[in-house]
Amino acid sequence: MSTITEISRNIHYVGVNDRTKHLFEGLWPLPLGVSYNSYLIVDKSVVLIDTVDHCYTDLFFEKIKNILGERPIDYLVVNHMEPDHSASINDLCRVYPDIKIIGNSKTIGMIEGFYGIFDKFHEVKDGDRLPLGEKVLTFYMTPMVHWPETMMTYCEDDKILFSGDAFGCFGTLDGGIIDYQMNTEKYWDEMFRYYSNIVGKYGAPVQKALAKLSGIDIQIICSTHGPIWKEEIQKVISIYNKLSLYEGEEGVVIAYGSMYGNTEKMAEVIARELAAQGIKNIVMHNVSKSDMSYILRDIFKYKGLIIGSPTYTNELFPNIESLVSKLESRDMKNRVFGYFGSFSWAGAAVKRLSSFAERMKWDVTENPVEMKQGITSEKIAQCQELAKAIATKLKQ
Ligand SMILES: Cc1cc2nc3c(=O)[nH]c(=O)nc-3n(C[C@H](O)[C@H](O)[C@H](O)COP(=O)(O)O)c2cc1C
Repeated sequence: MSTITEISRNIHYVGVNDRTKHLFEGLWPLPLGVSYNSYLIVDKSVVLIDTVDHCYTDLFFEKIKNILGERPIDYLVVNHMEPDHSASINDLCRVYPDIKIIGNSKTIGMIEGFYGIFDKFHEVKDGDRLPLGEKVLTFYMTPMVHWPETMMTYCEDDKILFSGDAFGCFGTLDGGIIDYQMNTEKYWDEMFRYYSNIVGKYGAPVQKALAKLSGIDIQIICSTHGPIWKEEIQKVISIYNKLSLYEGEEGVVIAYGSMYGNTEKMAEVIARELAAQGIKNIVMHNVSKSDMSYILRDIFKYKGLIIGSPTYTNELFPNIESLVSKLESRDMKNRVFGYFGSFSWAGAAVKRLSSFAERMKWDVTENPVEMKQGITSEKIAQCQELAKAIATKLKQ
């Protein structure tokens, strides 16, 4: 039996690394790749927790067989049905025809719909327990973190929470699997990005899940993406808590669109003045160059947000339009907000940003700047006033 994969007594890591895919969910860049984590518990009963992306099914089975040999798997726990974790279910049922699939009623409906499997189910409800021999699993329903069927599985004996996508991040596991085996530095920004891109809309369900888990003694978190958390558990839970409360650190994101540089000049003046006011974390994103994934990450990270847009066919600049719709769909909360824009003959961008600000119910500065054509000393002064107002609000 392999010990190199063992993360706790008789619990093995059987996940895989994806260094091939460019975009997660067809949308979010993967410069550091991503891991699909799966875990095998070998007790009197053998249990597999989640599967992996279909591109890696062969490698996945190889890893399982290295540990089990010809011994069959008795149960598959499906904590989350997103295909990067569930896509190997059909193959698993072919190789292990007597396997029972553990999920809640919503999971079961989805497995029927996605994979045409209509039997083999062992349905669980919140708090249900499954004895495996020595170890016992308990199932916690955590709906909408970030699909309706999402649940988590707790192994009391090892104090391990198998958390599904929660507490996950982008980035492959390059040698180390558990946090103390690696330098975790590269994963923190990827955790912000993962949360803001994928889970961001579901702050309230994440808070509910955190409250439900708060009474449980968790020593190890095994998520479906990224490192296994042991030493850094408190930091990881605190990041998820802050992000789901939409709490931002002191700092400002300036996200602007600019075709010919006029709106960008306004952004530069604002950034310079923010720095003069003592704001040290200033992140500027030209929305035509920065990928939306990183802009969202930084907006979730910092409390201050300033958006600038030229008027474009009587609308917002298209990439700014896309950004504001993503913020609305994530129901982004608690931001200190300022905005500015430009036009040449009939301005629309500032009006659109003004109604966006109203809809978001943020703390908005009352001095947006609207510029016709080129920058003037009057507009420079107004941009500086906007920056001062943001800095003042951030320091309150
Ligand atoms: C395709 C296109 C559409 C535009 N539509 C409008 C418009 O509807 N109303 C307007 O006043 N200006 C419009 N403009 C002018 C720009 O808003 C204006 O020149 C602005 O200063 C551009 O900012 P920039 O230099 O940061 O790109 C348009 C410009 C372009 C290139």
